[in-house]
Amino acid sequence: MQLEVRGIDKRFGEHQVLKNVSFSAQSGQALGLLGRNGAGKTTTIRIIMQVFGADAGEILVDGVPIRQARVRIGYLPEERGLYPKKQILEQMVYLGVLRGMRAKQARAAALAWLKRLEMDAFATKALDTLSKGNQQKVQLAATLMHDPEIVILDEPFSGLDPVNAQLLKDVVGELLAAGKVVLFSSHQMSYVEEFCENIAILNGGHIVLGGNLRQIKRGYDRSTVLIQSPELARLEDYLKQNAQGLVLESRTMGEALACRLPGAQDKARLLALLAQSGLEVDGFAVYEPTLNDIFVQYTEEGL
Ligand SMILES: Nc1ncnc2c1ncn2[C@@H]1O[C@H](COP(=O)(O)OP(=O)(O)OP(=O)(O)O)[C@@H](O)[C@H]1O
Repeated sequence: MQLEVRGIDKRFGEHQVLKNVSFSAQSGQALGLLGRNGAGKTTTIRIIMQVFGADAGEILVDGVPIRQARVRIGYLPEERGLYPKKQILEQMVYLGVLRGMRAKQARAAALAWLKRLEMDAFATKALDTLSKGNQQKVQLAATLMHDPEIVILDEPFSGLDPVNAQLLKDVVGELLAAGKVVLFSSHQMSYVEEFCENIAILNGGHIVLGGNLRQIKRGYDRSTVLIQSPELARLEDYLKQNAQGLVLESRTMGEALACRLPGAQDKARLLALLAQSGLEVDGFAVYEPTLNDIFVQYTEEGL
């Protein structure tokens, strides 16, 4: 399945929030929708969810307008939607029925998801008696109980401790393995980096960068290498003595020395020099920008 956002414009009064926004997400691959506060991520998601329409453009599922595609969508909104005072299982069954499930089927699915998220012991409690992270897991169970083909998660990790964050990562992995389209909006770049194959960065109403994250990273200059060594000071000295013209600049980065070379093809020469040096080397890799570096580069101006 392919979800395609094509040429979307959206204006609120005088404010043009989205301008010709296009990207697409595929089954089995997570897409990270990124942008600074106010960039238009939620607006884009609301248009996909048909909360309101776009001024121009269309949302297609396998080439068919989403309204006609009759596709199941699960949306975990940033401002969570369940009733705080109501019993968890009861309202999940109600939600399932609203989405077209039979009550019995909705009950079974709700219980199965609560169990998968280690929340079954809380099924008969009111939502607001739970901790923030546990409420979050219930919201996720409610998002997934009708087996949506498209899953949209807005800041799903907020409030989760590391153990629950891992549980959510495992669940997202299972959704992707089952061929779901997963759209993920977050400011936590490390999570996006971990499981989004594709990204779309919104800035100033436009998609300023989109595509496969690996390919985007490979498109960056590859002439800086990171050398890991337990004897960084000696390594630095050695390179100063022996690598003039080869290492143009060096600086320590944590446990490694980052060395800028004249070109990507000069890596083999540096490796040969290291082999001769007798120094202990634990790792040698091309330095790649983090998603955080890329995000800052593409969004620091123009909001
Ligand atoms: N219903 C509305 N009426 C008027 N303006 C709106 C409305 N909804 C959103 N906006 C404006 O559209 C812009 C984009 O908002 P949106 O909520 O889509 O951003 P976002 O990228 O999700 O931000 P955040 O990361 O802070 O959640 C903002 O300037 C916001 O004020």
